[in-house]
Amino acid sequence: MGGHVVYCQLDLNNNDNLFPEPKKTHAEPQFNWREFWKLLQPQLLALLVASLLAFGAAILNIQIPLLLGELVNVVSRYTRECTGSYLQDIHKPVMKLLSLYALQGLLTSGYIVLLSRVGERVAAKMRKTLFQSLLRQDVAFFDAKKTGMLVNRLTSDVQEFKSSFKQVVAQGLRSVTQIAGCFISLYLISPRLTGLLVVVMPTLVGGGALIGCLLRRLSRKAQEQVAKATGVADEALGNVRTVRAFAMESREEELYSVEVDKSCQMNEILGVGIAVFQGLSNLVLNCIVLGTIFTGGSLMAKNKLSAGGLMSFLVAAQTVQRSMANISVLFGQVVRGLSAGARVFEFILLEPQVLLHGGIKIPYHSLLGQVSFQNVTFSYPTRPGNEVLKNFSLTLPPSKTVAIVGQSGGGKSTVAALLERFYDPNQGAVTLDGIDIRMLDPSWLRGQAIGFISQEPVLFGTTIMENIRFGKPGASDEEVYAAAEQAGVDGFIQSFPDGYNTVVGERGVTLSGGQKQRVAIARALIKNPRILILDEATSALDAESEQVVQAALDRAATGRTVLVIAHRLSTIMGADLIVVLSQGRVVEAGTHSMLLKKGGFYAELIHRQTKELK
Ligand SMILES: Nc1ncnc2c1ncn2[C@@H]1O[C@H](COP(=O)(O)OP(=O)(O)OP(=O)(O)O)[C@@H](O)[C@H]1O
Repeated sequence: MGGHVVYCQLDLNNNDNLFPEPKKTHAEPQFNWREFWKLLQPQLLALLVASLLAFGAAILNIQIPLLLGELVNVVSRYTRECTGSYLQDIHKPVMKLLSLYALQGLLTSGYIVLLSRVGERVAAKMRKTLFQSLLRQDVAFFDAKKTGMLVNRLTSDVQEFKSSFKQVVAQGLRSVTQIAGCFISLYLISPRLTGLLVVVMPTLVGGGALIGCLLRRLSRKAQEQVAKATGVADEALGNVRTVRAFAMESREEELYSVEVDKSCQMNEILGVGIAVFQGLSNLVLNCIVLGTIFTGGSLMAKNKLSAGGLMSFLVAAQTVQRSMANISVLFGQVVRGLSAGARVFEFILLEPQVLLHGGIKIPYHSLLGQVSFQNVTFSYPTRPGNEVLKNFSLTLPPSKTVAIVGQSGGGKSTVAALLERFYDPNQGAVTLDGIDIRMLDPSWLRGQAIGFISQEPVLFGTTIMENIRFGKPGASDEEVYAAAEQAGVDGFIQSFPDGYNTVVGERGVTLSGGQKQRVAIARALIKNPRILILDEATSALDAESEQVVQAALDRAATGRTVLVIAHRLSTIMGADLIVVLSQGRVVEAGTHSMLLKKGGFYAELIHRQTKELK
């Protein structure tokens, strides 16, 4: 019977999902019951009604073996005595049974509908809360975490938690009630047979659980192997352009096929294990039925048990087996559900250091746009020992253009990231119009005061219109057209058959680099920022696109404080101030002509680039 306990739950067509165990990570987060309670609270009434219905269905289930026994007794009495009307005698128990079945079906459907609703709503709330929390995390958080892992928490972890929750509540409640109820029925029918069952059952349940544990371990390994194969496919498909560019399709196919073959082998072994287990379970189960009939038969001979009683006993014993099987599987499900939930709550509860909202908002008309870096020392949170900026000071006067140049890795983009307040300095301060930006509202600072244009702008897979409007949600169509014109993008948009409603594809793949960049400029300009950051905005473009984009940028810079980070020095020669950054320190500052005359680092850089161009 113990074998059957697990056997009942096996699904031969889906080896992959058999006996899965919780994914193990090094520091497993703890399940947070308080947060769970918060999510569950709005669903309490539905949950209570569902539990009552499930309880009712289970109680009815206990009645069924007794009624079946009654039916068998009527039948056997009629066949023995052949008196009275068969239909009349059998009518009552049959009708009772039929109405019981109908009521049970109704209750079961009711609680499944309600539980499904509760599960779906809790999962939806969980997803929304998690996504909200993720979007609010510090940029440093995303430096340390892989996007795939975060998406996994939103999808598979929530999914796993939801299905565990539904299964555990529904089946747990039903199984426990049924086991308790059926044991009472068994005892009432025959205390002697029940005693025998109580001795045999724990031994078999223990044996079944042990074999189940071994198979679970095997299944986990097979699952890990499937995940490994999926990882290979994911990498190849995600980087299909690189694979194509290096003509590495066959190699990727080979890598994938090796991993798939390994997982196939493991799943085949697992399949054999399950088959043997099921065969043994069947054997044990049948032996128990035989043993019950054998012992029950001898009790019948001594008139201590009726035929109906034996029938009831067999049916009730089967119900106990099924319920125990459910519970043994549910234990694994509880552990899996709790650890999936814990992984979700871990990020829901994470508090960012830089909040999105709160702080001073300077009214637009009084915002001058003077930026000052005062003795800033900074190292990235993921590399605390490595000081990227050391005592860095720089002032950007209002409506002037300041360019930062220097070797790769010198800390130029870090300066821009600090101004955007993606990170806070370890020492020193960044100020805007004399106010420490830590006092300012971060959403206002990024959303309205500063426009940011990077080397490889990312567009969203929607229309050009919506991409530009991303810079200022709620902007009118006219504002979008005006920003597009300012960015010099209007002409090419009009040449598309769908104009502004052209969908740009995932990350804007259907546009050229220069076109994408100009749409990104329009997106930054629509909010009319006082400060503009251009981080290598033309570096990825060819000479022709660069000219067009540069012209758009020059127009955009007018009347704003601009921080330009550039490799190509030709683009910054007209800047009001050029700063040379080396290893996190300012080593030179002045205008193009001053620095050339000085003959230092900048002059050397110009010299090198001119030589490269020749
Ligand atoms: N998110 C990050 N986490 C940890 N270290 C980083 C991060 N971003 C940059 N760094 C490190 O900080 C240093 C400065 O990087 P930064 O991008 O500011 O240089 P850069 O002058 O803009 O370089 P490039 O001209 O190549 O873009 C580098 O050593 C880089 O490896």
